[in-house]
Amino acid sequence: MNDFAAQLPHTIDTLAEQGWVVLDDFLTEQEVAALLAEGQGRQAAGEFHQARVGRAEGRSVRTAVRGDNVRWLDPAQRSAASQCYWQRMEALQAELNRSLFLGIQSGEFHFAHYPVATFYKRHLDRFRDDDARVISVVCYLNDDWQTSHGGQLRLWLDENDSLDIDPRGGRLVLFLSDRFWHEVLPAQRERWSLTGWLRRSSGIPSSS
Ligand SMILES: O=C(O)CCC(=O)C(=O)O
Ligand SMILES: [Fe+2]
Repeated sequence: MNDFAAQLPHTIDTLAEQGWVVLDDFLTEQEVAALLAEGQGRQAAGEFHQARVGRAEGRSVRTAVRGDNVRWLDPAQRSAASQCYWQRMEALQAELNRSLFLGIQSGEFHFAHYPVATFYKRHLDRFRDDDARVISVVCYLNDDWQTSHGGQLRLWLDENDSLDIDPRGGRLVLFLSDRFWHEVLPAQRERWSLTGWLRRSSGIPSSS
């Protein structure tokens, strides 16, 4: 277990100041390897489905917009590998509520697998008719990722200014769901992550 608790206050201060934060070594190499193995095993077992765009009845598969496939984590059946992730998400939620009064009530997370050359076009994680998602949370599960592999998360800080973040294993990215447009660039390698949202209401996952 990393010393995540010790890094929490600074992480949350940075998030409050700039609306986003990147935390390296959120997971250890061993934790990343165990989660990646779980994701790959579940995919081999046919548990993933093509990610969808939109919400409720309006959602549909649109590979011209996003090409990843996903598998939601079941909070009632926490695998050994995901235990540390859930615990840290709960600690993050508690501290966000305590220090920023965000009123987060739950978290929803899925494995995401982007096959080679797939992408997710520029989008906002908040739906027009649903403001439940407060913080977007992405944790990468890729071993030895190089910038030349592509697959960056491009976070648009404003209309003209963007930041490219390599999906390096163990790295955690947090940002305000209603504020930052972002996209996933195509990669030369398969790209794995745990992606999710801290939400103001509980309930079933709202999309994908
Ligand atoms: O994988 C990433 O870097 C971001 C994924 C994303 O934007 C999403 O699933 O909404
Ligand atoms: Fe997103």
